[in-house]
Amino acid sequence: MSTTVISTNANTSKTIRLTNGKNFTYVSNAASTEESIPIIDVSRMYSDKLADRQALAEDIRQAAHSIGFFCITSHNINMELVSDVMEQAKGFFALPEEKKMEVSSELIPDEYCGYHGMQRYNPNGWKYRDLYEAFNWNYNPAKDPDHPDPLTPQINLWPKDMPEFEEKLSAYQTEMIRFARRLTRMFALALHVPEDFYDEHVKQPEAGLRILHYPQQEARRDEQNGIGAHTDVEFFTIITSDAEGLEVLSKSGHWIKVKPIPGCLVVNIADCFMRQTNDFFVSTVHRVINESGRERYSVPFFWGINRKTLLSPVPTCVSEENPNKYPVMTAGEYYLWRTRRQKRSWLVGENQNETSTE
Ligand SMILES: O=C(O)CCC(=O)C(=O)O
Ligand SMILES: [Fe+2]
Repeated sequence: MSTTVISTNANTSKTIRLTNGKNFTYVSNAASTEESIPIIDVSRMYSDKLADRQALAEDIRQAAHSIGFFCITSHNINMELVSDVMEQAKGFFALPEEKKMEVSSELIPDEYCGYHGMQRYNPNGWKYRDLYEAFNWNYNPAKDPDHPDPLTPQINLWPKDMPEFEEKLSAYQTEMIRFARRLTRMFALALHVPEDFYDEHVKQPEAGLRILHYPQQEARRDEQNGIGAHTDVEFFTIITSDAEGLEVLSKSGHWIKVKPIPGCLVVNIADCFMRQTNDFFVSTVHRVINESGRERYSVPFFWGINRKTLLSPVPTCVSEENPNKYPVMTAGEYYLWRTRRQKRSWLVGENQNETSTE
């Protein structure tokens, strides 16, 4: 089975092995709104006063350390671009299956770009495979808003006969790259290193996006998920969605339902950032179960550092008493290891006995 279910017991507590090599346990498969994730007004990232930016960074530090998820308000991201992407997503997913398969992600095994078919993966070993379909697209160096590089070709699969698809999806990507560069500076301050600590490493970033379509699920939540519990790979993810369904695992092992707030985006820490901060930032396990009664669409943006950069620990996160827990490798080596592992091991019937990077 793809992800190893190590144990289950009558109280529905379950331990699952993730593709990052770690195990996690939840106490119950039910989710509630008793706990919530922090809401952070990020307008201070645009302040020209360092003290304002540092104050924001402290809020981010607290959220990234305690739960690894937070909602952002006053971000200044043009939400019309998101509406355009949602419209394109609905058009794309409504295409006949054979049209979507023309850009199947199977055509490029070592990248995530392209179409991932409905009920393809089963990361948690449930009875039914995950009830979503997705389309991913990668960073395009030529279209970088700050550091365009026309000589490095994009690795992407764009569908034919959708005249505005690439343009609308790329417009949102450009907006998010600008925003993520600024937010990365806040994360640097949050780690008590200079604000420009990551600047060089995000000139050619990892900045892929994905559109996802989740039908309303009929099966029970202990038989099927929209997208099974997992952690993200890169530095941080910024999610927009049009319906509830996202659930986040708290440190106490309970599932928290994230209530969508109009105009707000959800930010979560991913595994490379967890590794680089020596676990100070938490890469939180999350999943989607669409019990909203309607179709759900979402658009996560996955942000990470240059594939050539070494994932060596942030100096403020290691000491003699707290040595680095992870072998150092380049971000690209880590991305590749995870891409191969997930695309293969999340397919039903394949196992994931591979060399660990822990
Ligand atoms: O659809 C969502 O809200 C989240 C999707 C997600 O977690 C992912 O694609 O990694
Ligand atoms: Fe995710």
